[in-house]
Amino acid sequence: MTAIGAPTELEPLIPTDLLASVRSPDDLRRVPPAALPELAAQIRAELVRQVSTTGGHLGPNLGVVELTIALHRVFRSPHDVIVWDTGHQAYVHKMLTGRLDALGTLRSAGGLSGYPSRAESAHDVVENSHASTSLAYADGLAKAFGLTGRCDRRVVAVVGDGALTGGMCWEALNNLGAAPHRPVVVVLNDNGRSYGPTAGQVAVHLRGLREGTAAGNLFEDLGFAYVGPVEGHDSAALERAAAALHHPVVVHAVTRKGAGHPPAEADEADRQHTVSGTSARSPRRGGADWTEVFGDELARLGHERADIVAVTAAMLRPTGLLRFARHFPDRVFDVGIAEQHAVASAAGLATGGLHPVVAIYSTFLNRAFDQVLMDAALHRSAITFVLDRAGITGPDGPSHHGMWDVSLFGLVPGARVAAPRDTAQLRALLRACVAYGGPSVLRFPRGTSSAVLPARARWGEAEVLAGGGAEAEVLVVPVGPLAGAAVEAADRLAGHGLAVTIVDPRWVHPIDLDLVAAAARHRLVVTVEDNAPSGAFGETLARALREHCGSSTPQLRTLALPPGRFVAAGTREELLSSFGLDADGIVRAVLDASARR
Ligand SMILES: Cc1ncc(C[n+]2csc(CCOP(=O)(O)OP(=O)(O)O)c2C)c(N)n1
Ligand SMILES: CC(=O)[C@@H](O)[C@H](O)COP(=O)(O)O
Ligand SMILES: [Mg+2]
Repeated sequence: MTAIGAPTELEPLIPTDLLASVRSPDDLRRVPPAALPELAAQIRAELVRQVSTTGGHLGPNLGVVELTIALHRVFRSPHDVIVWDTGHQAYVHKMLTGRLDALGTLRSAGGLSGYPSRAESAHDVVENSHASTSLAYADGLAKAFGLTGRCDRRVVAVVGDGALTGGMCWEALNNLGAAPHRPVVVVLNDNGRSYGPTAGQVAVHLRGLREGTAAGNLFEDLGFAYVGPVEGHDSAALERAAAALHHPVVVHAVTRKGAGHPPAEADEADRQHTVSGTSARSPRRGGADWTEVFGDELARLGHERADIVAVTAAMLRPTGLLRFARHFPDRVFDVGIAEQHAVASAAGLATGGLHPVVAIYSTFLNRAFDQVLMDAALHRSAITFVLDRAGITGPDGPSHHGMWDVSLFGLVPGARVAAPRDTAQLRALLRACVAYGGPSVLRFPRGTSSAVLPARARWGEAEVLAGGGAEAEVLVVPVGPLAGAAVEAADRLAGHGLAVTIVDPRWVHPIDLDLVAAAARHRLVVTVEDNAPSGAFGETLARALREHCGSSTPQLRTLALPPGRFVAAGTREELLSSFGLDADGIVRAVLDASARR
């Protein structure tokens, strides 16, 4: 008679540190099936423990624990290739491929990336955190393996229901379904949510498939075998579903974002899509949150102008549109993760007589540049693009820094680009943008603003923040919120006997000719901007000074993000400082240039 609770000879002894013993997919495959639920529980506990400190995508990763276990038990990564769409849900993948001990360094400078990273592991393929690209990679990989005699290597793409609202997915499905001889496995991780509930008719179709009420099956119509809906938290069921199928297949896994962690499951807003860690590597300064102030001012504008509508690409709350949506539910459009559609449909809204405000993180608008150029600017559409997360964002790393928008929009004929230095300017410049009869851009960074920086004079559209007297030989021109560091630098340079004027251009494109004329009167001009240098403000001013002054241009230093490279993860503050885009860096640049006179 065995005591209640004691393990019987049939029940394997499950070590309390089972997770610690899984250092590779081979180790994982040695775990007895009966122990998998315990392993999943230990993974969840470690995710909550670590990510609550580091910050990151807790909800998405809690939702793919069993799915990731099943994939790494059925497929032989890295011989078989598993591509994670967006990659924000790859922490479990990292834990099971030898990086468990490094999880505490997640999203920090020199630590584990918050997305797959080829430098970290051969198991990682796509580092880009921009959604909806995984199926295209899978198509390319399958073609490459087919042409190079490596058809034994399976290709698996894990794509979320949100990412599936991105047009690139359907471009890829069009190609994958046409190649029955290339058996790509598409694992649809369907939790019904992007941040909030996934928008659009694709989500309705998926619900129909989940509930057995769909009139047809889009995937089968496109040439795929369809396996599902599969219980996405049942490892055994998932393993059976993903077993080798020699045909392109869509495995429809139904999961729950935040599964197993009550605070995440109860989070109606976004199931703890992203949690800020207690380590708070980015200390919140005083000042107001950029995104909140934008949302407040837009709601005010919405009351004043009935023609103003808002467009989001599946990020209503993160881009600050929630307040506007609550006041004007019929005037806000969530188009799904579909930035190109967002811009082209905004051009339609403008053509129809409305003024769309398209709120998109700077880095995500990159993919809609053609629509900005040819659908918005070519028609001089009055559209305002509000680019949150402009410049260095921080922990999300290379594919999230919004470090090219000034360069890109500087190419767009008729576009005006504004960079507010503080939240008072954010309100004023938003109003100026929506009053402009063409494409306008308002860019600001992630996080909180400094205190309001008052102006003491104006030079055209530009505002003088410090100095401004005829005695000043040095002019520093900071773009946007870098004005705070410039004002601090001016104070310190006075201690070196240097009279410095600080002027905020406010509009980055087109450049203000009054500012150019004023700059020409200085011995040394230093520009400071949170963007890549090519085609940005510094280069624009240099060209304007040459045209204005001929050969007698002032000495010019253009401080910007490093040219020709991506920027790794870190905190915004430490990264800006590392590139000399803080008060210390400005002081160094002015003193160095002055010493070289
Ligand atoms: C092009 C692009 N736009 C927006 C985002 C921001 N974003 C990150 S994850 C996410 C939601 C993804 O939803 P889904 O694919 O269903 O994955 P889940 O989080 O539900 O696992 C969004 C909109 C992005 N990464 N890429
Ligand atoms: C994965 C993704 O693209 C976003 O969730 C990203 O993490 C943005 O995070 P923040 O909103 O914290 O800048
Ligand atoms: Mg989802």
